[in-house]
Amino acid sequence: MKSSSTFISKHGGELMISVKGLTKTYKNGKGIFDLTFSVNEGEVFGYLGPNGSGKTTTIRQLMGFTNADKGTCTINGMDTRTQAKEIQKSLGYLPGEIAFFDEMSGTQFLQFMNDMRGVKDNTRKKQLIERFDLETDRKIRKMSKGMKQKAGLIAAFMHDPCVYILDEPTSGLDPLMQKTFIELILEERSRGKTVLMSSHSFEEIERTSDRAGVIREGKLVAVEDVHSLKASQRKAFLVTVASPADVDRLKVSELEIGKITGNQVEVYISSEYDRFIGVLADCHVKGLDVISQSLEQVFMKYYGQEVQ
Ligand SMILES: Nc1ncnc2c1ncn2[C@@H]1O[C@H](COP(=O)(O)OP(=O)(O)OP(=O)(O)O)[C@@H](O)[C@H]1O
Repeated sequence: MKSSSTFISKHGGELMISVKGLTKTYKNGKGIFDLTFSVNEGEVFGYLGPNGSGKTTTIRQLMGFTNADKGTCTINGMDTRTQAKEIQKSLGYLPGEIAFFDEMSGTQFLQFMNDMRGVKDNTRKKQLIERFDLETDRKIRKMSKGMKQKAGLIAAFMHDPCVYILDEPTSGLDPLMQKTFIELILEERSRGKTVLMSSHSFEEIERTSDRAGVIREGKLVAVEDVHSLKASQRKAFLVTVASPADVDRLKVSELEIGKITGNQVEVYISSEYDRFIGVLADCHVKGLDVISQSLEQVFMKYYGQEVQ
């Protein structure tokens, strides 16, 4: 079995993935523009962005599938375009859309992948099949989206690579399997593996990643430490009060007030919890709910820009 030890960093545990000035423009003018970021060895890097922002395009460049107009990508110091074969030996890749070998069963597909990679030891494959509870007898064609995703994840992880590039890994997985995936990433992180994964889920990135890059309309708008990103997140509350007088108390409280519908008031809090609780104590509060915010909403506040 080819283990991660065959792929020792040439950078003394530093830079594992490097993207410099990467530009790929499609004929329609969409694409990715002048992207520069890097992922250190042993780091989990979350790649976030709304639909169509350029995440898959970046990942496809990292996999060496197409030529860039400008810029370079390297993994462990090797050029992803010219040395793709060498890189792929120690890379676990999960594509965004899994289109594979419909007529094969799960067992045949996974064996085929191991054979292609020259992996003889099936121990890790078996462990992953059990962990992700995959019905391997079923033909790929007859698998649900979630089952195909699990097969794709097992294929990406089973040769114990030292770098993972995962395009929306939890897409289609049920909550239990999402949890299994997150646990696996945390284990791999503790084993010093490097991960770049794209996601729409702030929570998933928050739980797994050290840093996150945010892409919008093909441009990298930030690369942040995940904990700072989290700290910048406002909490939205829906307060239901007893009377219009209570609504007025909230309105004059100097708290950030959103939509008001009858006796229901949206309040946005960054750090002013004491003031919020003080104002609530003066009101007759009939309900208090946290309004969950989408990733896009978090971005909107964080960057002070409208997300389209
Ligand atoms: N082959 C292509 N030809 C033309 N335009 C393309 C092509 N592939 C992607 N695009 C466009 O480039 C932009 C970036 O697409 P990409 O698939 O990289 O986004 P994404 O961030 O992965 O989106 P999602 O979250 O929806 O998967 C989009 O506007 C998309 O429509």
